[in-house]
Amino acid sequence: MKVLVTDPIADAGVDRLGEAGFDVVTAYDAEGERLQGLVRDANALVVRSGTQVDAALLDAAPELVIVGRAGIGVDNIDIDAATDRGVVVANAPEGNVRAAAEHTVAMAFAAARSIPQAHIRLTDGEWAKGEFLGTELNGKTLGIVGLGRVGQEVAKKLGNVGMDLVAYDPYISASRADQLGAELADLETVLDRADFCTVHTPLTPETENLIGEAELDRLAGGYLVNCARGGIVDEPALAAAVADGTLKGAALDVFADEPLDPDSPLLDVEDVVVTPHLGASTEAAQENVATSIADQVVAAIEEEPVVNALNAPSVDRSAFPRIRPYIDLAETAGRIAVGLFDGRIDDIEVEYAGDIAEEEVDLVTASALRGVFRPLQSRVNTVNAMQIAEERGIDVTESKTSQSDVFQSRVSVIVSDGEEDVRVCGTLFAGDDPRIVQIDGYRVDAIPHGHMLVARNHDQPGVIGLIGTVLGDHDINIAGMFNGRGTIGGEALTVYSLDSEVPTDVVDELEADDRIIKVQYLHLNDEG
Ligand SMILES: NC(=O)c1ccc[n+]([C@@H]2O[C@H](COP(=O)([O-])OP(=O)(O)OC[C@H]3O[C@@H](n4cnc5c(N)ncnc54)[C@H](O)[C@@H]3O)[C@@H](O)[C@H]2O)c1
Ligand SMILES: O=C(O)[C@H](O)COP(=O)(O)O
Repeated sequence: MKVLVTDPIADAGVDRLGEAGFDVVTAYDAEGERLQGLVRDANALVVRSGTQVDAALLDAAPELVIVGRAGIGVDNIDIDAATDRGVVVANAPEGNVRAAAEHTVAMAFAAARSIPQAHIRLTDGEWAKGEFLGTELNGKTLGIVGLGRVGQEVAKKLGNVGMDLVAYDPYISASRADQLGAELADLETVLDRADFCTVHTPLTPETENLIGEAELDRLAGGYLVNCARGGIVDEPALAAAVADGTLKGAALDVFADEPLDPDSPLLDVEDVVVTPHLGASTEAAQENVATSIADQVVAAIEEEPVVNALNAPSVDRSAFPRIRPYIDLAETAGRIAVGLFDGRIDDIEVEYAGDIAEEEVDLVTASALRGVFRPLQSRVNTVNAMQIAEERGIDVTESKTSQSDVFQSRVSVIVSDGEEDVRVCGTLFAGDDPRIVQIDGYRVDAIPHGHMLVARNHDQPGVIGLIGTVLGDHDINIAGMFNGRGTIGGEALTVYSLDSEVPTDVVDELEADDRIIKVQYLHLNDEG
């Protein structure tokens, strides 16, 4: 068995792989055809952020069982391509959290006190004492964008320095933020209030350029710290904002293109502090992540559970054929429930009724959670979904009843913020044909696939006609619809299956009619 290691990892990880009997090949500078040649007979590939693991590389590696990322960020790995090819992708999400948080704190202080700039002046022989008047962090407000593992650690550390904490993270519960002493707010409010803003999200289509010119304007007079991923902050806009004095300074450990181009405009701005992606570069962190990933490589090759697998469902083989269709159904129900829910999720309940209640359903529940958490880039799978709920302070309950009204089996996913909830209930027709049969108590019959529009309206004549006309005017074809209502003249809910997407202005146009209460559009094929 061969393990190819293409980015430098700690010796402890290499040793552990060797002790397990693997032939460990290290090739830290390999790229292009040489890399493709080396990976051809590899059973495992171990990388950090320096290796792009794309579909072409995976195609060149027919023996590959696992890609192990000795660290957190997996934006350099095409996980979908790996999944398509049956390759497990695993990371080491905990081992370098403290190192990344400490580096963030160091960078905030470095920017606030111009430490690198003063250092350079002094080593150049200049005692520039009068030129550096810094900013104290104590008593200032820290805005945290992304309150996950690193963000939470930074919150603890800088909270202890005496900073007020305000955070933006749509996927974290209010109770977890409370425990950290952080107030949750929308991004605009965080930027308006922050003296220092620190970014700790993954790089996803949603977070790419999340902090652009307009956002930097809101942070006017403050400092921006990014030790998460390049590409989340618009670099030319940041360079301009610091250069023209909109911001007092910035500190960056990560860049859209690494290594950073020596001609980058960021390097011309005096008050931008930079480090070459050093957040995880401590002895302890490197040892942690290298040994963690080595253990997971060994587990994957030995067909044992891979604890931080990002794409591998764990499954009891004998029960799998029976529960397999419910795994997909539950994920879809979770995806629809979260798509229809406007609040901050505090509780998720997965309810099983009928035959399915007789089965061991942990995997199905995890799949429902995967559907709910799917907007997260930190890939959620059935292995880590429950853990993610715990980390976010979200209560998960599973309930079972042998009664299932007209259906042989039903799976319902209920997401709630403690006051409001959304309940989506699905079943399988003929054993494997998934249907959504109830939304918030309204009986419907929807094939959960593609473009879906859910309209809540007053049950009055002409509403369905109106919706059909507006969709038709915008060339949106209705493939199917089901109208459910409580009482005549009360409220009704209609689900439309559509052949194409519904732009926001069409939703707005529909909602402008007094008879329509709310319209929500979901794209169920959307990975985001
Ligand atoms: N500089 C380094 O060397 C270094 C070291 C470790 C981690 N990192 C990076 O730090 C980042 C955070 O890592 P982590 O371990 O805390 O990840 P995490 O998954 O634990 O946390 C990320 C948080 O971002 C939130 N989030 C996702 N999309 C969001 C959005 N659109 N808006 C606001 N919040 C959003 C998630 O809900 C989650 O709470 C990652 O990008 C990781 O790669 C960098
Ligand atoms: O995501 C991470 O773990 C960090 O960014 C560290 O990346 P590195 O292993 O390439 O230093």
